[in-house]
Amino acid sequence: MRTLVTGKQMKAVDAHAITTIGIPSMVLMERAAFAVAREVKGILKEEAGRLAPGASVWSVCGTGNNGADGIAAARMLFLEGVSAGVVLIGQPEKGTEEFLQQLKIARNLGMEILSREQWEELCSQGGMRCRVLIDAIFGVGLSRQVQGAYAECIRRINGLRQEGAVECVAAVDIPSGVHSDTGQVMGEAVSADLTVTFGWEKRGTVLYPGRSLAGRVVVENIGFPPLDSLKPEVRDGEDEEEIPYACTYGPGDLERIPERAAYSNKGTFGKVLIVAGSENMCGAAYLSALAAYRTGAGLVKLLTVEENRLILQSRLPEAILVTYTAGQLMEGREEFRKLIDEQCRWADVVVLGPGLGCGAYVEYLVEDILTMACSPVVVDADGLNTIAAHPYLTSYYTENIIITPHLGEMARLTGQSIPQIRENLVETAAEYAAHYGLTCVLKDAATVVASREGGIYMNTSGTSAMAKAGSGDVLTGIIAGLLGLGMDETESARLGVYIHGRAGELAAEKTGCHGMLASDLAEAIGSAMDGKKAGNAAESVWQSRDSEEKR
Ligand SMILES: NC(=O)C1=CN([C@@H]2O[C@H](COP(=O)(O)OP(=O)(O)OC[C@H]3O[C@@H](n4cnc5c(N)ncnc54)[C@H](OP(=O)(O)O)[C@@H]3O)[C@@H](O)[C@H]2O)[C@@H](O)CC1
Ligand SMILES: Nc1ncnc2c1ncn2[C@@H]1O[C@H](COP(=O)(O)OP(=O)(O)O)[C@@H](O)[C@H]1O
Ligand SMILES: [K+]
Repeated sequence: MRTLVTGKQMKAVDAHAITTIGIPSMVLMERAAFAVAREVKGILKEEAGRLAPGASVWSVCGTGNNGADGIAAARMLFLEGVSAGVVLIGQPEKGTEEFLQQLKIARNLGMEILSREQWEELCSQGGMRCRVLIDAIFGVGLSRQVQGAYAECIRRINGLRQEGAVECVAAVDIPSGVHSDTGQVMGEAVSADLTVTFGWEKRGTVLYPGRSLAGRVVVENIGFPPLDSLKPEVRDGEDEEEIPYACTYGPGDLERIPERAAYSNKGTFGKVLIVAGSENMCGAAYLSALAAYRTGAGLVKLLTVEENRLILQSRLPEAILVTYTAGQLMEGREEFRKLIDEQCRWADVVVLGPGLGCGAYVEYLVEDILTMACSPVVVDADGLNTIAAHPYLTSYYTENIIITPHLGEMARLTGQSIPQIRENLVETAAEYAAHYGLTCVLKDAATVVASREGGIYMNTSGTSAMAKAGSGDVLTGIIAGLLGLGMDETESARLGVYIHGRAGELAAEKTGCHGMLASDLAEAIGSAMDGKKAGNAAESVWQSRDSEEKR
């Protein structure tokens, strides 16, 4: 498990380390700059292990402590014989104490220091070429939209990278212009190949679009005290509500999956009831059921419409089938309620919604399941659409409900627009979970899981190969499978999302990024749950971060 912080939390840790613990600010900064210089040197090194001749580095620096880091990193490279210079953006005389100190050192060493105007002139003459450009304009202190000269400078950096005049952009702490909490672009943002971040990963490089702009992320421990040594009021300010630290999982977290006991039978691993499918949609029911079995459930029963009987029986003979007709549900409601009650009593876990459609009878079905289920219920897709269309159904929410909306479904549930939700993924999920006291899995390219007690998980596994119909049905089945293995709602949701992404990565290795089907994803669940299987290249990056976390 790795911890993720907001900009404010990071600043609180900075302040605590400096003022309460007494670690000098310049000492922390020296370690931060050293890590940046080390990574840059790694890029500059020839295969033979020596620095490339004429290797040139420009560090583009703002006037805060991010800029100070940038100057210090350039100085370290300069002292190792690299042709490294500094570009200053903003008014140096207004810089922080540390910035002014770092600038003085660089000047005393005779380093080349350009103003923004001089740099612009160099660029317009085509004289601006370098192996590595260090982006140190803004870090976690970015406080507003980027405009004017700063925005121009960021556009210039991105232009140089695009045209190949700069081979690699290395961002200090976070790409300048990316919001450290939401990952949103604040007007303009640097597109980096590498980000060296300090202490803990920032939420903004896990959420999109910040995640795409950060490139490879290296987390460096520069000597901060552990987060749990901070009193809550130190973390977030005495007068404000405490924001929890978010977390993400890596391969080491697969150890959370319970062992499959030798002395067991199919009843030991959970009876999953999947209430899914309608006349023209049986695929969703199939994928959820297959995924639940592949995750380890002992018994999966499908409650679906009679029309799906034949196809589901032939596609997944391992599943038990109970069927109904729409007419039976509408006309013989009392009789039907008895059937539902019986099925709910049987189940250890219920899945409600995949492919249910929006027929008039679905409202009754959702109401009956929500009122009668006495075990955890995973509500997805048309289950959620029905709740959105009939808000009284939210009164049946209980603490063992997990909802798994994508942004469109969340928009219907909350009445907010999709762009609003996209910009505030964490807050939207957290507020809904806290308001209704349930677990909310808000699905996106970087899915957020908000627990009823306030915990936040942000997912870092997965691939765009999963952006295809049916992927969500597989996730529903995985979460249900984990619940069946006995994990609680929060853990099943978090680990389910992580395993789902990992299965996507493994399946895409075989099928290629475009060709993967949701059924390939479901077939890869077993391997994804095996910690010994390697993930894709992206995951190896996360693994290296994992070892940072275990320091
Ligand atoms: N010892 C330490 O503290 C350590 C700190 N560390 C490093 O410090 C970084 C945080 O430093 P920081 O707090 O000085 O903020 P930073 O990110 O440099 O930005 C602030 C500057 O930007 C300006 N500004 C903001 N938004 C703007 C906008 N839209 N448009 C224009 N200007 C804008 C703002 O101006 P102002 O708002 O004051 O007008 C101010 O000048 C952190 O990310 C890490 O790299 C590490 O070395 C570890 C030790
Ligand atoms: N670009 C992406 N990267 C990682 N995961 C993705 C991406 N696009 C979609 N996913 C995942 O795929 C699933 C899609 O779910 P959903 O939209 O409900 O699809 P469906 O309803 O067709 O099954 C979600 O779990 C989501 O997180
Ligand atoms: K930066």
